[in-house]
Amino acid sequence: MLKVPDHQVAGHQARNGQLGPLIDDSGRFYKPLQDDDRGSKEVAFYSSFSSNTRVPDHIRRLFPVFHGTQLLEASDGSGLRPHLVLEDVVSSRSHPSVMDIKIGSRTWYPEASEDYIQRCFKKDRETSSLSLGFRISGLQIYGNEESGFWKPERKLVQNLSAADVRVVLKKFVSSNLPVDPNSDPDCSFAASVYGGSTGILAQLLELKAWFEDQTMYHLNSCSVLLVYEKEKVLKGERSDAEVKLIDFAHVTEGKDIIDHNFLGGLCSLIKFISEILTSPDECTTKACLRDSERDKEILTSPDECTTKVCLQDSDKNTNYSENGTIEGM
Ligand SMILES: O=P(O)(O)O[C@@H]1[C@@H](OP(=O)(O)O)[C@H](OP(=O)(O)O)[C@H](O)[C@H](OP(=O)(O)O)[C@H]1OP(=O)(O)O
Ligand SMILES: Nc1ncnc2c1ncn2[C@@H]1O[C@H](COP(=O)(O)OP(=O)(O)O)[C@@H](O)[C@H]1O
Repeated sequence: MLKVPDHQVAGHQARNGQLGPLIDDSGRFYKPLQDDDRGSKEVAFYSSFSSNTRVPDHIRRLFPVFHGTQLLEASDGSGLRPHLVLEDVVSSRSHPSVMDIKIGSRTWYPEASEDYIQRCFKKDRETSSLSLGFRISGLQIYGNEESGFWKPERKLVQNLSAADVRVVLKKFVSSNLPVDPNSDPDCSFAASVYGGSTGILAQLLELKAWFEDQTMYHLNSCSVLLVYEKEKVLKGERSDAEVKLIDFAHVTEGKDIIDHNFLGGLCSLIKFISEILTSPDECTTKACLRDSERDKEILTSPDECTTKVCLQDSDKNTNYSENGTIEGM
C-alpha cells in the first residue's frame, strides 16, 4: 500500500493532487520521474553510480540504495508513471529530525537552459547559497510527544540569513527547542549527533575527502539530508545520525574536473558544524547580537518584519498548531 511520506521536508510533495514521492511499509521511497529530462537524468545517475566500482563502500553508504524503476499510479491521478525505487532513509525511525541542505553556491550549471539558469541564479542570490555555499531547503525537528515536530514553512526556511542558518543548525541538536522557545538552543545533542567517530561531522569529512579526489560526477543542485532520532540520543545509545545525499536530477559528467562548487559548499557546512561543536557559546552570542538587531527592526518597522524567525527568536511568538506542530520559527 503506497502512501504520502510523513517526514518529507522539501521538494515536490504528493499532497493535494500533486505529483510527488510515495512510500510503502517495506522501507522504499518511490520518486516519480518528471516529464522533462530531470527524471531520466536522475535514473542515469543512480544507474551509473550503483554499478560504478570506483565508488568506495564508505562513500556508497552515504547514498540511498537504488532498486531500479517501477511503473506506479502517480500521486496526481495522471495514471501510470515510472518511479525511481529508492531506500527510504527515514523508514526505520519513528520521530526523525530531518534537515535538507542544498549544497553549492550555485545550483545552475552551464549545460542547463537559459530559463533554468536565471531561476536558479535568482534563488541562489535570495537565499544563503551565494553567501555560504549552501542553503537549508527544509527541516523538521522532533520536540516531544506534546509539541510534536517543529516544521517551519518552506519559504521561511529559504529566507534565512547566514546568522539564522547557524541558529537553525544549533536548534537541530538542542533539547530545549522547540520544546522551550524562550531559551537559547542548548546544543546538548551536538556531541552525539554532530560529533564522535560516527557522527554527522565525521560522515561529512569522509564525503569531503572523496570530493577532493573524485572527478566523475558534478552534483549540481544536490542535497545532503541529515537525519537522527532524538529518542535514541536521549537513551545514550550510540548515535544513529546519518548523512544521505539526495536529488540527482541535475548531475553532469565530471570530465576529470573537481566539483569545486559542491566541495566549496561542503567545506562551508563543515565549518559551521565544527564551530557548533567546538564553541557553542560563541554561536549563541552571535545569535543574540543578531536577535537584538532584529528587535530594533521590529520596533521601528513591524509591518516590514519579513521573517517570523525574528519574532520567534526574540519575542517568542511561536504559534502552536492544532496538531502539535509549531508554526513559524
Ligand atoms: O518549483 P519550485 O519553485 O518549488 O522549485 C523547486 C525547488 O523548490 P524550492 O526552490 O526549494 O522552493 C526544489 O528545491 P528543493 O528540492 O525543495 O530544495 C528543486 O530545486 C526543484 O527543482 P528540481 O526538481 O531539482 O529540478 C524546483 O522545481 P522547479 O522549479 O525546477 O520545477
Ligand atoms: N531516499 C529518500 N528517503 C527518504 N526521504 C527522501 C528520500 N529522498 C528524498 N526524500 C525526501 O524528499 C524531499 C525531496 O527530495 P528531492 O529528491 O530533493 O525531491 P525534488 O526533486 O522534488 O526536489 C527531501 O527533502 C526528503 O525529505
